Amino acid sequence: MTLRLVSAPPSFSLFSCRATASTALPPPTPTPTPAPTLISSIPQSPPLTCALHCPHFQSCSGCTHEFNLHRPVILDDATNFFRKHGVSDFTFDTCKLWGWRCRAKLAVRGSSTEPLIGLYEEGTHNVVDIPQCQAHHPNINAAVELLRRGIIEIGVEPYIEDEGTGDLRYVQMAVTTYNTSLPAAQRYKNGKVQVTLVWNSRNENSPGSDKLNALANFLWKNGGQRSRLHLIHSVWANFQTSTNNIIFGNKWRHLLGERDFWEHVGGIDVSLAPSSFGQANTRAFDALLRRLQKYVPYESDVADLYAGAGVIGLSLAATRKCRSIKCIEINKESKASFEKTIERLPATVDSSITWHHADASKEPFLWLLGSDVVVIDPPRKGLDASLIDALKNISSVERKAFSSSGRL
Ligand SMILES: C[S@@+](CC[C@H](N)C(=O)[O-])C[C@H]1O[C@@H](n2cnc3c(N)ncnc32)[C@H](O)[C@@H]1O
Repeated sequence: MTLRLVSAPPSFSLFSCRATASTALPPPTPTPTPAPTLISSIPQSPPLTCALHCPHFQSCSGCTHEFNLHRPVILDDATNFFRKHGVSDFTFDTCKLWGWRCRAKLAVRGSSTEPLIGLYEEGTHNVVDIPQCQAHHPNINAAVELLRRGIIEIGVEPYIEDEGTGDLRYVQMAVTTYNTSLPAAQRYKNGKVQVTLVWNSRNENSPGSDKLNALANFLWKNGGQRSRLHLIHSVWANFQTSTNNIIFGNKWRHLLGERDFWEHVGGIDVSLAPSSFGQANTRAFDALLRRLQKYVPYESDVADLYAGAGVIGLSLAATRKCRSIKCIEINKESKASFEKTIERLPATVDSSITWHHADASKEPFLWLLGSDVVVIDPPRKGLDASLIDALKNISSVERKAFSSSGRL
């Protein structure tokens, strides 16, 4: 997750905090050396090698680093980059190195007797089964195994890309680690999984929906609240028939379990529907938010671009007494989660908070003008060129705006 925090004019500067982790669960033996939780930009002699020990590393495209997870090679480049741009307090926080991934989208291929549930092999559309993934929260791996049993028992046909046939295309697994009925130390490992089955049909009335319901019931019976395992939080369906590579379609249905999914990060309770973006590394995101808050002056006007369900903006509203928070997001599905999160903000928060369904790259000045702080957390493809231009020119535009309104 990369996040840029821009403190807007007159002192235009840019800070970047990067909370990254490499990968999952330590194998039973050998036990990896515990990693330091915080590694500063000051060169340090590395402790013993921290290795991934994942049996899928060579075939799966999910992880890029196998050794030195505590100090990946890119760290020096990143440190130099920020130093060059005047950021001297760049730090690197690995948080968990194994079992950190609380959100995974996995392709389902193969056959109903031998399903493959995993990621693509690098550069191909061949799915690699990753039952022992070291990045996944252990309960994601457990839920994947339960799903595999269900597919085999019910005879669910995995999707065949070339033909556009089959039932189950993808599964999204998201873990909530927020269960206040458990002592804090036990919450993470007892996380519960929200499962979304991406089904190859138009809706719940299409042929084949009996198998969808049977699979959902199987997961709930064997992994739900009343089961011995109790690792499933809820089951959802998403309907997707398109032949492109887009994972989700537009229709979402809640099938079983709790509808609302809550997590606690950055000092606030956040609601995350499966249709909204959620950060994969819950612990690192929480650490990043707490660090980020310190950069934001009290009573700022904040624009949160690429806001998703507004988690960053709302955590700032709650902790920095912001005057206003404007969240700008292109996915309208995120709005419901944003509104639920607002309902749980402390009553003392009196910021003006708005969520705008808009493309941040169109008319970016609309969002930047009047903001003291701009938070930018774009998707992997990065910032749109129009927004980069706007950020470069905001000082002069703001000066002109003030002067034409007679304020200068
Ligand atoms: C990396 S996510 C960050 C979400 C949010 N900041 C969070 O931490 O949960 C990027 C978000 O940008 C949204 N997005 C992508 N392109 C966009 C655009 N052109 N304008 C506004 N939002 C966009 C995506 O839907 C996604 O929610």
